[in-house]
Amino acid sequence: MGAGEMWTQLGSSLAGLMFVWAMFKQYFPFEIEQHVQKYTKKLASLFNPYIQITFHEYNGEHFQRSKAYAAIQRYLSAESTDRAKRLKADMVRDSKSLVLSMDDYEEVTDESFMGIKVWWASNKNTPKPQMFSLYGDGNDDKRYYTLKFHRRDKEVVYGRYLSHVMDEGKAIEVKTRQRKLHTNNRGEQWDGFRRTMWSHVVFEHPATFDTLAMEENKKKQIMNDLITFTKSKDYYKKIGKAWKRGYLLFGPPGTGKSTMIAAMANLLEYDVYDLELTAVKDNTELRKLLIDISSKSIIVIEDIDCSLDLTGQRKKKKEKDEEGDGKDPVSKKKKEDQEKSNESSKVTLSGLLNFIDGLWSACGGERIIVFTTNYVEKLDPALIRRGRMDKHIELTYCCFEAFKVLARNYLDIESHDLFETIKKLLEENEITPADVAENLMPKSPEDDADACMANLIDAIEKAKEEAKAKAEEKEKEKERVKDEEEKRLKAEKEEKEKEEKEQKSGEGVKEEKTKVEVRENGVRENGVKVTN
Ligand SMILES: Nc1ncnc2c1ncn2[C@@H]1O[C@H](COP(=O)(O)OP(=O)(O)OP(=O)(O)O)[C@@H](O)[C@H]1O
Ligand SMILES: [Mg+2]
Repeated sequence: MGAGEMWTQLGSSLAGLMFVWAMFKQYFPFEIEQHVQKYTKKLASLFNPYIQITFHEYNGEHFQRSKAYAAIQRYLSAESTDRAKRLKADMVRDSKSLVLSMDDYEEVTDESFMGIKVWWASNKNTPKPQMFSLYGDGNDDKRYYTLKFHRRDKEVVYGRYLSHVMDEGKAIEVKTRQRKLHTNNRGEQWDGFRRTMWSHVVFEHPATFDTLAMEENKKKQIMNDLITFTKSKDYYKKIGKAWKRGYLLFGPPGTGKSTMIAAMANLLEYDVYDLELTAVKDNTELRKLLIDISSKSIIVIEDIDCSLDLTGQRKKKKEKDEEGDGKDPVSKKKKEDQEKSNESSKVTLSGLLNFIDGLWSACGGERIIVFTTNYVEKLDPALIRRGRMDKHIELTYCCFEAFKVLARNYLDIESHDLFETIKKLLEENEITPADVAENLMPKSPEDDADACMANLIDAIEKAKEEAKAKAEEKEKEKERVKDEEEKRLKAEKEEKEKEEKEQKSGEGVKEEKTKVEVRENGVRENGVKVTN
């Protein structure tokens, strides 16, 4: 039989079958049709060596998109793009770029895992038109993926392949997601599905560990610490510890604490949750906020010493005003804002400790908590003990190595004649990386590297003079206080001596008087009455 003849025969057989099916549908009731379909499928599955799993996009739970579907979509977007011929591009929620995935009714084969072969297909059901759409995207197509594989591979598929797909999918999602900076100071928000205490913007801070000015060794150590943490899921499980790590960043203002947090977030590709403690009403609200934080995130509490009094009570306004001295205007403003909201906040130290390492802190996993402070010595040891704040990092005034990073970043220079002079000046003077950075930045198109370096030298010299004047002033003040103290002590001593003198002379008179009285009453001087 020729090919043409065969096709003709197949065509007519199919037409015949369709006709019989149409007659069947017309004359038999719906229930019987359902039964026939069910048993035909059962019969077919007896002889069919393949198993099929379906993953629906929406599984009915609050009309939320299925996480498994999303993970498969990402997995297939990476796996299928070089194999599938028809792709569709979508701007998926929270993703920073277009997501390419298989178009409807496309099928790809995946042979990448442990030598097994599986088939993925994307399908959709289009229900009858409705008045309004239940699924946010404006159409009611119910999409689903089907995974088909041979019976003999079912152990591998159920046991490992599916979790491999989920893990890979989630990892791709994390890599391509739009990272966010969350904050809690706007009260409760509605994010489309539910109420949340956090509001967010896209996190776009450009700082990286490359641009961070600090000693190379210290930088590497911190980066290693962070990366080791992200890879230690199983290790933390083994030792029975919640998968989280605390960092305490301390140092004078302008030494790069906030910049380092941004660099950490960019290195690990984590979201940032900037927790404004003073805007939290009480410990219960703090716990609610904690539960709402997703994994792969950095929780930041800036200026912890100003947010919470260490005895559990809020700081007195006066004390805080004193602390504000000498800080840059931005921090001062921040502090003023905090003070305003302080009155209504009742978060206590124990509430915060619970937040960091209480039972609730373990939910979510893979979190980093960062505290920053300018005054580490003021913090309660309970707050910063290892286990809560595991790694203490001191951000210092600008050293020569840090300066070289800034010179490379700001002026694109690796060396310069003035480097030696600057090295000496930095060793002798305390200047923050923020000040160095500001002076290295060209202020006009004519400012070249020479001009910026000269600017910096001027600034350090000026700072040196100022520091000298300040030190002298301080010394004078010290002398003055010392003088006053000495005077006070002297006056006190004199006063005391005078009192003692007066007391003594008073007692002498009294003694004489007593003697006289005793004689008059016939009593001996030792107080015993003389009997007749
Ligand atoms: N180590 C650093 N590396 C690179 N830039 C830095 C560094 N330190 C400070 N800067 C620059 O100075 C600016 C202020 O630094 P940053 O806000 O990180 O200081 P901070 O330590 O958080 O200060 P504060 O205690 O006042 O919050 C940054 O915008 C950055 O440009
Ligand atoms: Mg800061």
